[in-house]
Amino acid sequence: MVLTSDLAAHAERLGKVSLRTLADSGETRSNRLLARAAGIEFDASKQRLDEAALNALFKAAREAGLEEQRDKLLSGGVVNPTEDRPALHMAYRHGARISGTPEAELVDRTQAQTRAFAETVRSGDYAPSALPIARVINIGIGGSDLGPRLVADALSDLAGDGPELRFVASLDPSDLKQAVSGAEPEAILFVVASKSFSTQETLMSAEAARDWLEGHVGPERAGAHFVAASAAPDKARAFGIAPEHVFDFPDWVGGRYSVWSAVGLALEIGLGPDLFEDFRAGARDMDAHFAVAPLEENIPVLKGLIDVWNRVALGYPSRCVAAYSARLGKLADYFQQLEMESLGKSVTLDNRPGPTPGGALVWGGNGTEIQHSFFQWLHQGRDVVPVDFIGIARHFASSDPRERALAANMAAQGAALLDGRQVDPEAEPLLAAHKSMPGGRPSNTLLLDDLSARTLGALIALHEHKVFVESVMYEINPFDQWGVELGKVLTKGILDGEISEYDASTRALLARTGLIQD
Ligand SMILES: O=P(O)(O)OC[C@H]1O[C@H](O)[C@H](O)[C@@H](O)[C@@H]1O
Repeated sequence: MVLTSDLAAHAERLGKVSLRTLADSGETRSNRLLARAAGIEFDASKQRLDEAALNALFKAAREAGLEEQRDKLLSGGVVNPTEDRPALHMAYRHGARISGTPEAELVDRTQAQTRAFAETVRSGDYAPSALPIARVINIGIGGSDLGPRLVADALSDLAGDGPELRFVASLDPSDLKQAVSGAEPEAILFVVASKSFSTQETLMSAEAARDWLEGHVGPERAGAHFVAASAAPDKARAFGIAPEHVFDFPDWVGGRYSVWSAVGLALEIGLGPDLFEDFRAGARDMDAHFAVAPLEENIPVLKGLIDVWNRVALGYPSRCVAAYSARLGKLADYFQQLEMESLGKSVTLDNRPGPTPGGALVWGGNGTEIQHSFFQWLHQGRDVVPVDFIGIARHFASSDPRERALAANMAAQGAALLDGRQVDPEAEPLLAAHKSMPGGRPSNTLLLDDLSARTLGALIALHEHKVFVESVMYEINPFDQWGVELGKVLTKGILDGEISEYDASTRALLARTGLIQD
């Protein structure tokens, strides 16, 4: 989609209208900008949009073939042409229309395997060094880390008894040291999660973990403390993991979409298979909505088109994710990878320079803490950054005053960004300019009925699908990530001492610091 003259004209027109005027402009607007599905209310009534601009957006979406592309995605078409494969992570929540296919059989088989293993570990029957497993440590990075970490943080409260979950992603040895600290080595299970099973960070940490464990339980026993989730089962077996403990998934599950697959094994053990299944069911609810709801009422479509509008028509380069729940501490990080790795591209599917700048920079944190750090910049800095407020509907009427205050803070921030404030210079001649706030800053409010496994699954699936919607509008492939490769190759070159082709600055740095003798 190029920025059509139609959309550009609407953006120019609406740029001159105050956001307050738009927000106050009646029910028709809120009806079109308020939608509900799968335990989530999506309220976009603080966006710089009106009926005519919305109509133009949906027209552009239809012209871009959004409905056909959505159906292609959900029916297993090759939507990732640069890697020649479909993107069928939805099969893991049975939301895709693929029942009876070989893909469905594979999913059923591997889900039965991970469930059985999780139950054995949780029952205490899996005890390779005579102690039941009390701590599960997921070793992985990127998509093999952020999903399990987000979900563990969000749902551990609901999990009841089960092994404690910890995570190792960093090459810094202190990460592994902290993850094992306080646990009996005999009671630790390491899940090595790596789609490729060739990621340097993950393999080096897994080797270090194995060395450490061998020192405690002996080389004969250490192996049974390791299991793997991978799309390269041969490599996991070659690493020394027993074949029955290598839980595989196909390469049509992208890394940043893999939490639903065997990559969620640590969660399935720690939270229990039933809670993990609820999480998948929430995503299934959202899949069903995305598949059939008319575009105008379809939350992932509406959300995706609003993000396109803000990025392309209004030219806002970033978006802030503000999650008003301590249990969603990793949400902004998770969305950052999902969106920026998917949409950070400038070449179209048919190899042309992209007509748009691609997806936005995504960043954020937890409310209310962020109100006391970077929100100053959002209120009075020059750049306009649309904010997604993500909160819990139950908090608004909670009997706990802290939850009500959390909700009130979120609502107040949205109102302050929208309306700003004009301080009368006559009343405060010296400070009026400093105390005034421009307002006019759009936001969305996404309310989960409550933070449950089901609504969390739906929230993540909503964002997966809205990323796909954006990719159709930007004409890019959201399922590859070639940009990540170069750094990996160059790191290997440095460690192998092959640096003659490097620039003088880098060579001098390496010589000065002693990594390489120039
Ligand atoms: O799961 P792995 O193969 O170890 O990959 C881990 C991560 O690293 C890669 O470089 C990609 O950028 C990510 O999408 C991926 O999730």
